[in-house]
Amino acid sequence: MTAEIIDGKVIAADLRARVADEVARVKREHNLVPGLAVVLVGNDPASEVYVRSKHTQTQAAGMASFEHKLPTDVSQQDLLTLVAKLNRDPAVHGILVQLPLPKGLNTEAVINAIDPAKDVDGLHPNNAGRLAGGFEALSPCTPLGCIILTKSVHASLEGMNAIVIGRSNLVGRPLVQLLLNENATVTIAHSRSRDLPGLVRKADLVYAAVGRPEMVRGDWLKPGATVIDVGINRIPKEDGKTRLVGDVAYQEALAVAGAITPVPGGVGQMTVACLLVNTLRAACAIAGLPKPAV
Ligand SMILES: NC(=O)C1=CN([C@@H]2O[C@H](COP(=O)(O)OP(=O)(O)OC[C@H]3O[C@@H](n4cnc5c(N)ncnc54)[C@H](OP(=O)(O)O)[C@@H]3O)[C@@H](O)[C@H]2O)C=CC1
Ligand SMILES: Nc1nc(=O)c2c([nH]1)NC[C@@H]1CN(c3ccc(C(=O)N[C@@H](CCC(=O)O)C(=O)O)cc3)C=[N+]21
Ligand SMILES: [Mg+2]
Repeated sequence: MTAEIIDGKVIAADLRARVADEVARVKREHNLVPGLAVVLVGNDPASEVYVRSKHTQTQAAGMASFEHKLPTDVSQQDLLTLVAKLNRDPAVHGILVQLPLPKGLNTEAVINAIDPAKDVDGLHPNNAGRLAGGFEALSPCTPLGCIILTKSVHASLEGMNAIVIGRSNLVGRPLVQLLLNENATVTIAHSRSRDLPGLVRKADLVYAAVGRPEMVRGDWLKPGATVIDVGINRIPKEDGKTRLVGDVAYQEALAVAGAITPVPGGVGQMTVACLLVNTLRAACAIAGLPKPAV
């Protein structure tokens, strides 16, 4: 048996098309053009992959895209000043500061400085706390994308056993909250967990968000499990170039899983599409308009 491949490209393209329709509508009916500002400090390789697709796709959806590239040695004060300026800018409805920030910068202070209404990454404590409390919130894009991909396989996640490997503020923790909202039973694993293969074997839904290339092996999986691979790892090839692999040993998992996301072409695609969704939602909320249809 070979697993169904969950096509993030197709699912993300469908979502982006629905966002573009709504963007066209709010422009026509309310003269509102949602705008996204991305702040990239220094050059983190994972972040650069992200930035590439974001700019193009934001514009393709009819939104405004603003990019701010700052040098690695930018001061905390200059970064905070930029965030304050974006908070005040009426053309900007979403602010995303690429993480991780270079050493020496205080990530928590930068995130706290973002206007929660423009926090399309869902990282501000107002949004993270609201999500954890089960209230409506701007939620992180990658976890939102993981849920949509899972629901392309299972209409309902109610009562399913899910394992989330990784507990970062950006991926693992908010994903746990979204899965709870779907009435899944959730195990949270991390670097101190014991017998990870044994924990994974019990799961109907496996989310790998670790940052370790091909760590999750095929023989860890319960046959038929749905595997959502969040990892984006750049590893060297024989020819000196690099390629992207996930946190799951894809070829091994294909033979055991019921469904699996590829890397690239899986979760990463959805992250960008969900960022557009969050920017549209933030723009409508800031403008006092009803919630958009996506
Ligand atoms: N596809 C996409 O759109 C996105 C992909 N990513 C990718 O997802 C991956 C995770 O990202 P992120 O959450 O930001 O990473 P972090 O480094 O912030 O978190 C990694 C998590 O994995 C846990 N971990 C580390 N080693 C092990 C281990 N051996 N066994 C079990 N758990 C372990 C850590 O545990 P502990 O807490 O104990 O340290 C931590 O909770 C990366 O590859 C990143 O590039 C990230 C964002 C978006
Ligand atoms: N504040 C913040 N929020 C983030 O969401 C965030 C971040 N910082 N820092 C970096 C990570 C990484 N990340 C990715 C998103 C999309 C792709 C993506 O589009 N991947 C495509 C293309 C890969 C390719 O270039 O081949 C794919 O997987 O198919 C990758 C990586 C978001 N991150
Ligand atoms: Mg991907």
